[in-house]
Amino acid sequence: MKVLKFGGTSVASAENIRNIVSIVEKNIKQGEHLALVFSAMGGVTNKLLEIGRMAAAGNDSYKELLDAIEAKHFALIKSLIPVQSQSNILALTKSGFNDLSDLLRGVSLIREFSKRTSDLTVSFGERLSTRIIAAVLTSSGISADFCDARTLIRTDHHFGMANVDFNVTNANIQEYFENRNAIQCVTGFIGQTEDGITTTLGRGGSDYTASILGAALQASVIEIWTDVDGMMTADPRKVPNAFTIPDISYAEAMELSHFGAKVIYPPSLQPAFTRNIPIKILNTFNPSFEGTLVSRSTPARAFDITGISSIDDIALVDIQGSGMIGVAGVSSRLFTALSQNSISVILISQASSEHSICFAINPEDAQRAQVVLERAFEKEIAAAQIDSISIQKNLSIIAIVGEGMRRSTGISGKLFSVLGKNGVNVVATAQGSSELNISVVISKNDLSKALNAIHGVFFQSETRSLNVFIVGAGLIGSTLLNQIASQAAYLKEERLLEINVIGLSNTRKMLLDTNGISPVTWRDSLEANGVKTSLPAFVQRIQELNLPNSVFVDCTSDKEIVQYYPMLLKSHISIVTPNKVANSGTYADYKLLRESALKYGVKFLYETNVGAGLPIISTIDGLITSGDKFLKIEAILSGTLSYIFNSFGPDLPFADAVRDAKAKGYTEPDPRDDLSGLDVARKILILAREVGVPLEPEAIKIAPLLPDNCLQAPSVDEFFRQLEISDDYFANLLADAAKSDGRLRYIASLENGNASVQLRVVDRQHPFYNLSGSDNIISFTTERYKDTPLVIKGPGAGAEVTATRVFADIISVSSFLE
Ligand SMILES: NC(=O)c1ccc[n+]([C@@H]2O[C@H](COP(=O)([O-])OP(=O)(O)OC[C@H]3O[C@@H](n4cnc5c(N)ncnc54)[C@H](O)[C@@H]3O)[C@@H](O)[C@H]2O)c1
Ligand SMILES: N[C@@H](CCO)C(=O)O
Ligand code: NA
Repeated sequence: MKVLKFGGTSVASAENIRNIVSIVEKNIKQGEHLALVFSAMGGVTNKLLEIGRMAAAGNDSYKELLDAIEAKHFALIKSLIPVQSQSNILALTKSGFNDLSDLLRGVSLIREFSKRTSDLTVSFGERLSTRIIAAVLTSSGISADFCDARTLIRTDHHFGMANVDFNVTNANIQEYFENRNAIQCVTGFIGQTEDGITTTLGRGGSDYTASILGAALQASVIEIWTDVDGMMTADPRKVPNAFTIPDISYAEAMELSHFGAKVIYPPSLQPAFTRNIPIKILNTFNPSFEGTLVSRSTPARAFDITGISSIDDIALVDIQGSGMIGVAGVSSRLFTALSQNSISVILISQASSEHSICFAINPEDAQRAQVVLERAFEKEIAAAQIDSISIQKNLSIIAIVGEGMRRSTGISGKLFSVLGKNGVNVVATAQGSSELNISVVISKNDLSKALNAIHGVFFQSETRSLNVFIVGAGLIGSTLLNQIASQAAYLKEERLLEINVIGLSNTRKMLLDTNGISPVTWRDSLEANGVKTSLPAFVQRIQELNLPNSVFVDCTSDKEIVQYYPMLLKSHISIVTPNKVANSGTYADYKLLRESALKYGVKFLYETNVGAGLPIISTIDGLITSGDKFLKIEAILSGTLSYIFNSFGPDLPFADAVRDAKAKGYTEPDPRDDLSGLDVARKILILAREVGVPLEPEAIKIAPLLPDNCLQAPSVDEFFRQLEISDDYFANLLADAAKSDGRLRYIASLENGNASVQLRVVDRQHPFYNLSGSDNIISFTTERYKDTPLVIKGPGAGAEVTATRVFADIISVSSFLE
């Protein structure tokens, strides 16, 4: 014997009922003996309650609502049962609605809708739906009977949530099912008192009916058919990566549902569990999916936790005072007062100092709780033994649940660490000594972010996501997007990492889309759906979205944008950037960025600030953190200038070499920044700071490389014109160098706290003599690299090498977030 229960959505439409018929047929083919339990059509129970209240209030428009429900039921019959077989069920349904209408007329006359009347009213929901489905099964050639559960389930008079008399009920069920071959279609949710008054079984009612039947009949399994794929690791509406838990223990199911997982209401399954009857949760709309098996045993699992659930809205009451220390009975009085006023407590936490107790309740009870407690502790408050009873609202609870937590260490560490890294403040926490559940109270604003981040770390085989916001879709930005696109499959398969481009902005348009912007078709999306660019609005949206694992990527050379860095870091958003502006401003700003990143536990990564993709910043970091001391830096830090000095000559005028460098993507957005020495000055400034020399920009001595007329050119076009007319100047520089068999190099150096950049002629013996293309070379002399300096050499500009390293920095944010 199997008991199958179908919930409200499963019986809400003709199509859904057809699904039920085929599920039943499949079971019959397999030779299963079945009992079926049905809920009212989706939404009908609530509608009937509303109608009852309207009638009691003398509001006659309840009749229209009732007519609408009636029409829904008739429509079902007409679309599911052939015309020639409709008359009987039409008549029965009509008569049901007549009875219901009489009852409501009574309610409206006496203006009273008691709990008892309410139970009778809603009972029509299950009675009507179940009768119709029995008729549908019959007309499909299945032998099926309608069974009104009131004849089976005996309860007390506790209307709205009646208690079952199991002795009578079990006997009724066993007697009724004996020798019945037709499939019994049983109304869920309802029962009856000894004197024949209709009652309902409370929350989770139809599940309870199925459980009572299953227990009494010693069913092999109870199948709860609903509209989701079983119990999931988290609410899939909040956590898109959530997946079905194949097996779950009864205790785990209890914990998860206590904290908001609404698939089943485990207390209603108690009768089945007492008899060790397994429960399967299955999806009527995806019937071949295996769903979730709830049983007594604890399955072996791949993950430390089983699931995550949450309560969206709670209030936290905090009661504090020195008078509570060591005084027995305070908490007893506290909770007695709450319970006497039917205020239910969701979570409790007390520090061992006993100086304060805090507990979570439904926000609707908050006001009342305050009054009740102030009354209960009037004396203590007056004597200042209790200082305050305070209430915080707009909070949520997240609970991680699992039998596996008992056997592992480090789980709470992982939980708090991921919350910390994502900037989620934990207001209160509780762990039961069963170690089945760790709960945290957090701000409601952070709920979705926290759930997704927690899900990401605990269910690691699931892909983790980085949420990326890119400003600047020029050369580096667009190359980065290309690389993200072509690497997406690899990252997902090999690294279980997904890069979601959530925001993108160029100087004209910006777009934010939480579903992600395709790194392939981003140009079209930005054009079609983007709005006018506004940096403050873009940053504000990022903060409002409050997504976990967020990374802001600045691919501009903009000066305005850097003012937003500190507030982004403060919002727990990491920053990755090739833009040198932020690091080459005042030293105070430079320091502030590092302090902010440290304080808010996020990353600020900018390897491409110096030497493009070459590992320069990271090498310095490694040396400094391991205790090495820098004595001297000598370097060629401009890809553009390197390229120009390697290519201009008798056959290629200087201005053309500059044009080539620009075309090859080596120059700054404004090439005057390269040629004036500014770009190199910024880089040596950044290197100085990285090795611990706190220089200001003015301290960098720049020996200009260009004649005055070029330096003062007011526009890029004019700049090129001036370069052209200065060609002799550059040809002479080259000729002078050639006289001593030397080459021109624009060299930056740092020694004894002094930094400078200047054009120098180097001879064949100089390590910087042999450079080609856009190569940079950096030579570090340190205490540990004294006799032979540490040298890093390679292309120091260019779209691919730069974007690669920006990309790598983004990915390294993800490993830090693990
Ligand atoms: N090109 C290289 O080899 C290289 C190497 C290392 C570092 N960088 C740095 O990378 C950054 C980008 O360089 P690029 O070569 O891609 O330059 P680019 O001019 O091709 O791209 C910059 C883009 O940013 C956009 N932009 C500027 N301000 C903006 C704003 N406020 N909002 C939105 N968009 C804005 C511009 O319209 C432009 O499209 C620069 O800071 C540069 O110094 C470049
Ligand atoms: N314009 C820069 C890009 C790399 O920072 C250069 O030529 O070196
Ligand atoms: Na670099």
